[in-house]
Amino acid sequence: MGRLVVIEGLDGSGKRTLTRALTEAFERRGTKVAQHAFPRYGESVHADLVSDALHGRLGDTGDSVHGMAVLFALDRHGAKETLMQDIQDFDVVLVDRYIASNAAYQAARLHQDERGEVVEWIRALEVDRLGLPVPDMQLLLKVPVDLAVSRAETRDRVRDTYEKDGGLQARCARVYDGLAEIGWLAPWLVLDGTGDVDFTELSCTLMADA
Ligand SMILES: Nc1ncnc2c1ncn2[C@@H]1O[C@H](COP(=O)(O)OP(=O)(O)OP(=O)(O)O)[C@@H](O)[C@H]1O
Ligand SMILES: Cc1cn([C@H]2C[C@H](O)[C@@H](COP(=O)(O)O)O2)c(=O)[nH]c1=O
Repeated sequence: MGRLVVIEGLDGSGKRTLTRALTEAFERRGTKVAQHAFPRYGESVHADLVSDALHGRLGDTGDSVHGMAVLFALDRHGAKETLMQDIQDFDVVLVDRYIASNAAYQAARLHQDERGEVVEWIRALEVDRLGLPVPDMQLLLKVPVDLAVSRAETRDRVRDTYEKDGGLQARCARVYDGLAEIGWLAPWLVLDGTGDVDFTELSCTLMADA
């Protein structure tokens, strides 16, 4: 049985970069890794609807916090069987954004914190109702909001409504800190994303009690 390891953080915090580097570190030590990333743009109709909503192309859908949460959750639900199979077949399943992204962003949109109503509502929806697997570990890639925003700006892609909203990103950072502090859903490991992460050491830590 493999470990489900989730990478969380703000837009532009460096999750994709970390996922790649960590995969290489695992593979160097002979650990079999499967990678996933949510939303699954171009692969799932729910993710493509998310993209439309985040770029103002779906009427007032983007205004609905709970409606958006359901679209994100249904995208994950569409990947459930593959995720479960990969957990059987690989040593580690690395996921760039998972259920905690939904909790952090929707709580931030509603100005709630890590103990807010929507956080529990998302857990009940995704875990209890949709039956998504619970992570073994959640990594929070922590960087100052300004740095994440400036990294997101350097990329060659149009920023969505969440990425353009600095206030939302700042609130989201606080919710992430709170989720990590209370160990929401699964244990969390907070990584300093401003400096050099020692990927070899991290890959060992994540497999320590396997
Ligand atoms: N440790 C780092 N030092 C300097 N630049 C970095 C670092 N990590 C990532 N970057 C750069 O910051 C930008 C955003 O990184 P990346 O795409 O990995 O972020 P992300 O968290 O996956 O973003 P999003 O969630 O918005 O897709 C990229 O241009 C990347 O090259
Ligand atoms: C998976 C997921 C994501 N979000 C938020 C986080 C981002 O601001 C956007 C889109 O994600 P991307 O990594 O920038 O492509 O959506 C969310 O609110 N809920 C989720 O489940």
